[in-house]
Amino acid sequence: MSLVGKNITMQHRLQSCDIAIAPGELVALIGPNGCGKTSLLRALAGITGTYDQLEIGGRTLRGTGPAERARLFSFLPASRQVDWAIPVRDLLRLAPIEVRQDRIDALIDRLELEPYLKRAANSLSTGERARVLLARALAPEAGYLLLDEPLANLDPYWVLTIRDLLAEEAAAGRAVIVALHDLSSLSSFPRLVLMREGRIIADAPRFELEHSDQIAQLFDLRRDPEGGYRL
Ligand SMILES: Nc1ncnc2c1ncn2[C@@H]1O[C@H](COP(=O)(O)OP(=O)(O)OP(=O)(O)O)[C@@H](O)[C@H]1O
Repeated sequence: MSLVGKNITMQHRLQSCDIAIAPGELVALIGPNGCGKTSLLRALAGITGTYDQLEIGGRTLRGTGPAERARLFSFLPASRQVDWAIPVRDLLRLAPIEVRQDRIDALIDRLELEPYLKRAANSLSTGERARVLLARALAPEAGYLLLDEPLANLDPYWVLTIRDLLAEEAAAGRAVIVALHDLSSLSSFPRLVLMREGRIIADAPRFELEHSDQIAQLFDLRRDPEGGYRL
């Protein structure tokens, strides 16, 4: 069932955004700094704003409790900060609902986290912490994954690995929506949502947008004859 956000408005941040995301979709949210990507992800996760503007399968999310919310949504913040010296092993289990141990083990294996399990999360490098925090966000197997820049701070091996992992999460039936800056990763995302100044200005399959000038114009860039972008 689709997660539907209707007329999502947030003062000075979002203006009347309508969006529906179905299970199995892999969506990239793109746009210049400050255009509202984080605000939209947070609104869709019900973190800011109100559940009145969200529906799943036609049912309003008004009145949902913390456990139900945790089963529905997982939000990965763009910040990689961890403020306390919690061991990685404990951080991975930290969730408002019970998390299956085999799921955690599979993520530890896939994201090669074994060497860090006894380390304090705040002692890891930024990229190491990014992998741990992504594993933590995926562990509860929420239906809708709202991930703010999950490919930031990673070396090329991990960018490609996590692009594959997100595709697998979508193939498993989860809806994955990702705020993204690196246009070279767009090919992993069948659907693109373009934002400017708090509004959704395009929402279409990637193949429709990538051959137009819309993405270049969004960032005040020009398309390169070789397929990239330039100033
Ligand atoms: N707590 C807040 N109070 C007031 N304005 C805010 C607040 N948080 C964000 N904003 C503003 O809302 C707008 C959208 O911010 P948001 O973080 O959603 O953008 P973004 O597209 O995720 O940006 P970036 O690419 O830089 O991460 C920005 O102009 C920002 O300054």
